Amino acid sequence: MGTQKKEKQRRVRQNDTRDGNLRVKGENFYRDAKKVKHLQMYKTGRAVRNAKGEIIKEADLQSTDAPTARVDPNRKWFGNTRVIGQDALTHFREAMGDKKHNSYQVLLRRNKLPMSLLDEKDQADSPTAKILETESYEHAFGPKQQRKKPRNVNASSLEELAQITEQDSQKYDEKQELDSTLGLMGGSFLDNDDFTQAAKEAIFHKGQSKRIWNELYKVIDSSDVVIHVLDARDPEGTRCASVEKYIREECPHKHLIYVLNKCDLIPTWVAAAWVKHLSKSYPTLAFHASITNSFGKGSLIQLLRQFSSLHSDRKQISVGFIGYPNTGKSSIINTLRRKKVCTVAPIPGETKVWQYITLMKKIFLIDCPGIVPPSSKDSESDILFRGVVRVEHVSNPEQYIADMLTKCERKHLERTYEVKGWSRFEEDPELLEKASLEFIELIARRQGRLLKGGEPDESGVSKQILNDFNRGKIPWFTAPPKDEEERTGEDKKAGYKRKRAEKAERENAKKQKIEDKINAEYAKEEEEINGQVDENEKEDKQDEN
Ligand SMILES: Nc1nc2c(ncn2[C@@H]2O[C@H](COP(=O)(O)OP(=O)(O)OP(=O)(O)O)[C@@H](O)[C@H]2O)c(=O)[nH]1
Repeated sequence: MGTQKKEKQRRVRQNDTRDGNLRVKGENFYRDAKKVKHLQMYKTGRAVRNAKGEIIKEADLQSTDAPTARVDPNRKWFGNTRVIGQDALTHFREAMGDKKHNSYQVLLRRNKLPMSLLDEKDQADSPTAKILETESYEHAFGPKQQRKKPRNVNASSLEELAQITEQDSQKYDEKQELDSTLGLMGGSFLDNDDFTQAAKEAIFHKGQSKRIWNELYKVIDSSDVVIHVLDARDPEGTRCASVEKYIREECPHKHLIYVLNKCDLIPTWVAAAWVKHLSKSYPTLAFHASITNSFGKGSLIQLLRQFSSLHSDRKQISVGFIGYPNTGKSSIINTLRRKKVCTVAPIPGETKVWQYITLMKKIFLIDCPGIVPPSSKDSESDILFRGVVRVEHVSNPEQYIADMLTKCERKHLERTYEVKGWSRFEEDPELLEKASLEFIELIARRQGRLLKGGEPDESGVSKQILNDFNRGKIPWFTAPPKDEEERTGEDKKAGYKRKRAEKAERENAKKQKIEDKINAEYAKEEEEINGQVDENEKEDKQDEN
């Protein structure tokens, strides 16, 4: 083999004039270091065997001694994922927990906050977590286990099981109601729940059709602020609890507020008590819709402006108006726009499809058809008196007059229709039926609405009475909850008492002043008289001397 010198000579001899490192024969002549290392690897990778082929020394990778290895955790592994430390998480939960459920506070940029961390699922809720409370470990998992699927156990006693079953069925009913409200069940809940429901006339299902609910979804989906319009005369009756629940659970980032419309039809203290009561759930405004003589318009516009400035990153915000038919949604929009932009009528179902109206450059309003959440608890007369049904389509309207008589006060009916003398059912409830017929007849005779043969037009008059009731001609309202009423009543009473006391005090002070004046005059006169008497006595003595 040649040496370095020989290699040089060979190059000269063969006219190989290339530059660069010369390959030196020997270890590195044919293989470079990398190649050699690679080849060495194959040698070490094999087990050493004896003549019989048994392994005497295992290969590196065949070793059964597990190497101790620990991987140091590093946040960078998570790449773009945002991570939060335990302390920061606790702080976040404490700071946000209360605010999240407060409808008077607004969380901005919710999509930038890890909101899902707030709703930590309670592990204790799962039946598996409680298994060892109800059964001993030995019986649940040990050799004496008797149950095939112990994780399904949820109750320790029969009573508890019965209670849980009841709760489950209640939850199921609620879900069914919500599903049917949302149109998911195609109204099957209504059909199979209660036979009275099934017996209800078709017109009493107004506002419950799938088409109307689809319109509602469109409005809710497109709105940033949802205004739930309530009739001030019956706010609880015209509240759609299932829709509120849907908004709270499915789209908590939307702002929900109540507007108590038609406040002109109820006394101020009732409106104040209702506003106080409803404000506990959501911000509430009292309103009277009228283009020329409205109430609450300024506050509502102010509130919408505030919502719009909260979402200053958006080009515009949309405000959806939802609620029972005939509560005045379209009227409120007309009031805000100060002109007739939506059709308004004293009949329910006037608004058929949703429509967009521009209030100002940054605020759009959306009118929605009236909706009625289906409920098995509402009777036909409940639905009728909420103004949901067109009275002209009701058959035998006289059957509802008795209910109306119990709702309204006698003096109001007497004043409205200028009639008197129907039976006093207040003292004997059995007279109610008779009283309602007498009431209809009295009005029919007074207004001359008689049929052939002088018979009163009962059906026509009853429809007119029901229409008058729904349009607010007959004074009526549902009383606010007892505590509010009492407190407002108490406030009022305390106010009256204080005023009376102040007045009495003022009068007493006045009297005292007069008395003091009189007493002072008396004292002066007495002094004068006494002075004169003394002088007379002196003169008499002088005369005697
Ligand atoms: N007294 C009084 N009547 C009102 C008020 N607001 C609305 N109304 C009347 O209520 C009736 C119904 O008003 P609409 O605005 O058509 O009601 P709506 O909620 O849009 O009704 P739908 O189209 O069925 O959804 C109309 O006759 C209005 O004049 C109010 O504040 N006071």
